[in-house]
Amino acid sequence: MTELSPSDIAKDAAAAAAVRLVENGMRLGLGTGSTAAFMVRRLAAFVKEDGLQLRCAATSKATADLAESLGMKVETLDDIGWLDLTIDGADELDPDLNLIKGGGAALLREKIVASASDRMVVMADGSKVVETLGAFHLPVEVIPFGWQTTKQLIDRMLTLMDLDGRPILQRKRDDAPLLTDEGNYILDLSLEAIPEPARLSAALNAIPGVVENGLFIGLCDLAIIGKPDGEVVELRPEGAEE
Ligand SMILES: O=C(CO)[C@H](O)[C@H](O)COP(=O)(O)O
Repeated sequence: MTELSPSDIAKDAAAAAAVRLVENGMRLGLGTGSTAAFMVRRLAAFVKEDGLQLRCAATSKATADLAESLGMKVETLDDIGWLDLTIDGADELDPDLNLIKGGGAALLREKIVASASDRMVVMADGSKVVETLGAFHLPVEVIPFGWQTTKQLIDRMLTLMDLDGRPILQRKRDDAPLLTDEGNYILDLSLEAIPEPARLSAALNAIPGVVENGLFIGLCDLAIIGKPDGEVVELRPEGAEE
């Protein structure tokens, strides 16, 4: 077996702690990304060894494929209807547990699944914890029709809000636009700092052509932060009860 890097040890420790929150019979949302992949692998082992009965919806085709390859059954969100818990990764999280997500271009399904869950738990390594969101690029999912006009509208809105961060289209290695699971494009905003994430999120989503953005405001109930020594710490939104 290959040895895990310190960052992977941290991710796997967070994943292991998150999986301990899963109970028999739960309806579960499975996140996307490398940390979520650690969680899916641990969950699959749990299902296989302990006969845990779960109903799972995935936030991306990649996660559904991984879970199914490990013998887990994945259903659509509509088949399940509502979820008890979603466990996902994040690109950044602030002290209120507002998040930037979508580094893996799965933000739309991730936000739908998190919004359809009683609880959202985020797993991350310590490098993702920030005072103010924005150092990580903010992905915005837009429909392909008129995307350049949508880009201009976003640009104008950012200027009105006194924010820098010109939108850049995410492309694949062959230079073609990257397509999300829904067949949309992603525009990345390099903002450096987002002083009012809820205001920016609402302004972005009010632009025709924008489907959703990667700011997750007030959705995350608990963050489990893994450390390179395998320990974890739990963070809750400021003022929240345990
Ligand atoms: O939002 C996501 C995918 O759209 C991921 O959860 C986020 O990018 C974190 O990924 P990783 O665990 O690989 O660092």
